[in-house]
Amino acid sequence: MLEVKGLASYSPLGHLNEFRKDPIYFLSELYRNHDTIVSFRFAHRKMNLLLEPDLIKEVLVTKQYSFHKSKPFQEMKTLLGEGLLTSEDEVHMRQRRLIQPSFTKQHIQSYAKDMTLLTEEFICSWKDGEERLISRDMMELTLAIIAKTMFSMDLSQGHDRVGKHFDIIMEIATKRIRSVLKAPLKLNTPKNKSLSEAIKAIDKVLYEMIEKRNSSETKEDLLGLLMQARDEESNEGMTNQQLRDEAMTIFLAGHETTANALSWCLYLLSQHPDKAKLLYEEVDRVLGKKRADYQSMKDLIYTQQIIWESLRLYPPAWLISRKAIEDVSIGDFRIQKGETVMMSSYIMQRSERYFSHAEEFLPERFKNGKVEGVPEYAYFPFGGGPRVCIGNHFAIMEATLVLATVVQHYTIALAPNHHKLETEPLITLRPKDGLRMIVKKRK
Ligand code: HEM
Repeated sequence: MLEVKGLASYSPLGHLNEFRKDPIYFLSELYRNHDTIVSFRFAHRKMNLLLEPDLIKEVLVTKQYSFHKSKPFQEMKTLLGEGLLTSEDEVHMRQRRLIQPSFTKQHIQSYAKDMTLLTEEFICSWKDGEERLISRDMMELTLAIIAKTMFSMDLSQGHDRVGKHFDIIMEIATKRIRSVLKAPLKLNTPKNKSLSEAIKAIDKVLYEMIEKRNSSETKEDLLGLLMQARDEESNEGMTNQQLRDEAMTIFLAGHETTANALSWCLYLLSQHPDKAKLLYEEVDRVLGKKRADYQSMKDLIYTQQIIWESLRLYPPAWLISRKAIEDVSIGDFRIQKGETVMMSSYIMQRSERYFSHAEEFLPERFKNGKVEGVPEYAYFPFGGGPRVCIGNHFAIMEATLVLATVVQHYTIALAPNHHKLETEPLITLRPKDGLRMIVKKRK
C-alpha cells in the first residue's frame, strides 16, 4: 500500500489560503502536475485530490460504505437538518427509498407541463429589448418550478418570501464553510442573526405548508408521498421536523444547481452564435408555435446536447468531497480514517486526457448524455453511486424545456459592456457578479 504524495507547506493553515483565493486554479495546477492522487492540508486536516476516474468510482460506488459526506455537508446540517443531502447510513437509505418514486423517469413526465407553463408565464413579463439579470431570473424560475412540481405551491407572486432568504443562507453558509475560525452559531453576531432570521423565514413558509396539508385532502406530489410514508417497523409517519428537513433539502438542492446550469448554457450560446443557430433551427422545427411538452423531448436532441456540454464545461456541483470513516485503500493508496477525499467534475471534465478539444464548446460530442470513448467518472456532473443526484432526470428535463421555451420566444445576447464573466466556485458554480443579457422578442 502506498502513501499519498503530499504537497509541502510551512504555514499552520497548510494550503487553505491558496485554495480559498482561487480554488479552481489551485486544483487545476495540482491536476497539471500530478497523476492519480495528491494530498495537501487545510490546517491539520489531510485532503486528497483524486485525479483518475477509477479512483473516483471506488469512492462513490465500490467503497462508498467507507465514507461519509465531508465537513461542508456537516455544516449544512444547521440549515437542512437530517434531509437526503446530509443524512447518512440507514436514515439516508430509508429516506432515499421513500423519495425515489417521485423522481423515476415515468413519474417526472407529469411535471413537464408545469415546467413549460411556468417558464412561459415567467418570460412573458420580459420587455422586448430590455436588459435582464438572467442569473437571478433563472433562480426565480427554477425555485417556482420546484415549489409547484414537488409541493403544489404557487410561488409566482411570493418569490420574495423565499428566494431572497435562500440567497442569504447560501452566502453565509459558503463563507462559514470556507473559514477556519467561525463564531459558534449560538453567538449573537450580525451574520449569525441574518442566518437565523433567513432560516426562520423559510421555516415559517415550510411549516405553514405542512400544517395546511395536514388539515386538507392528500395530494399526489412529493409532500403527499412523504406524509403517507410509514416506517416499516414502527408504522410511524414522519414528524413535521423530518418533513421540513426533506422539503428544505429539495428546495435548495433542486433550484440553485439547475438555475446555474441554465445561466451557463445561455452564456455559452451567446459566445457561440454558430451553435445558437443550430439550436434555434431545432426548436423552430420541433416546436414551431406549439408548447414544449414531454413528447417533444425526444426530438429536442441538440437542445439536450447543449445542456450536457454546458454541464461538462460548467458543472454546477463542481466539487464533491467525502470523509473516510475507517482506514481504506483507494487504488494502491492508503487513506486513513478522518482524511478527506475531493473529486472535481470541473477539473476532470476539462481534461485533455479524456476529452479532445476539452476547452471548446462542442455539443455534438454527446450522444444520450455520454461521450464515446470517455471512461465512466471522467464525466460526472451528477455524482454517482447510491448518492447520485436524485433529481438528475428531473434537471435534464427541466433545463431542456426551459431552454427550448426561452429560445422559442426570445433571442438572447450578452449585455453590452458586460464584465468579463468568471466562475464563482461557492457551494455551486455561479457566474461571478451575475449574468446580464438583452432579451429580444422573436417575431
Ligand atoms: C443541473 C442540475 C443539478 C446538478 C448538476 C446536481 C448535482 C448533484 C450532485 C453532484 C449530487 C451528489 C453530491 C454528492 O455526492 O456529494 C447531487 C445530489 C442531490 N441532488 Fe442534485 N443536481 C441537480 C439538480 C437537482 C434537482 C433538480 C434536485 C431535486 C429536485 C436535486 C436533488 C438532489 C438531492 C436530494 C441530492 C442528494 C442525494 C442523496 O444524497 O441521496 N438535484 N446533485
